[in-house]
Amino acid sequence: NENANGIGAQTDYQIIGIEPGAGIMKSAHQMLKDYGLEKWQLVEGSSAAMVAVLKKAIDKQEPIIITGWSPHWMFSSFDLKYLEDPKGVFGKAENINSIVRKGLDRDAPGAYKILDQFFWETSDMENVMSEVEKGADPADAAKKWIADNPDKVTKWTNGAQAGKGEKIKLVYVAWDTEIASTNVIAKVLEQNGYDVTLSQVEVGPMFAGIANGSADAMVAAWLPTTHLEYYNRYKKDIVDLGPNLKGTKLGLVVPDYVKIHSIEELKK
Ligand SMILES: C[SH](C)CC(=O)O
Repeated sequence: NENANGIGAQTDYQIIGIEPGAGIMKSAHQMLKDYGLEKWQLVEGSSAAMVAVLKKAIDKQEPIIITGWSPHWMFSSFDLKYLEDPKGVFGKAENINSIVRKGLDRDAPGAYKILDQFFWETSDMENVMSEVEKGADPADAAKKWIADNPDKVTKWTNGAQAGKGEKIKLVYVAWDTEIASTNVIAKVLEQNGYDVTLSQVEVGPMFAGIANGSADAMVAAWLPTTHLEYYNRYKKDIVDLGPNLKGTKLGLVVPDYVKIHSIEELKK
């Protein structure tokens, strides 16, 4: 039976997602089950591909449903809204935590302290994300933000002994949020005497790399809900430094012109 509101036929019963390992995709698969959406299909792809498809749909004012999260520059570029999630499948407001390998405090105490003190607001992250969206190289956008926010950066480096060229390997997933945060903290570590490399990986290898010590740190753990499975798998082998950002949100997102308001309406 067709949706009374027609959204299923208008979107071929497809929800546009990102890479399969992402926590939001696990939550979205659970959402299809919990809301009884057998006719709907979750399309796997990548964060960049999802945004490209969103832009095309909006240009043509066509209905589209994506897996979305905040902070994200797309909310300032497009008129978007989250669908209500009365069953709470996507969890409540979350944090993004910084996680480091065991022994980093011994091997690079200054870097450990900077990573431990790293904390910023969603507006700071969105500032860097929108520079990158406008075409800035992420490392340049990071350098500009650091130069514009010396007071915030001083809070991170306060009391940290300078590095002596020790190598620090940061791992991250190519979500716009983590491209921004990882480039900012990399630049701050570099400016404080460390030789930093950034390695873009998928979610599983990001946690595994910290746990097996092949990577030193990441600032990309969405907790307590989205990355819980990965966190529980590796928690005895990693050091959780707590949030570097508070107040994230995840769920199904549609352009304002799509006249549905809740995930429950996908069933009707
Ligand atoms: C896509 S969110 C930034 C994180 C996740 O879903 O794993």
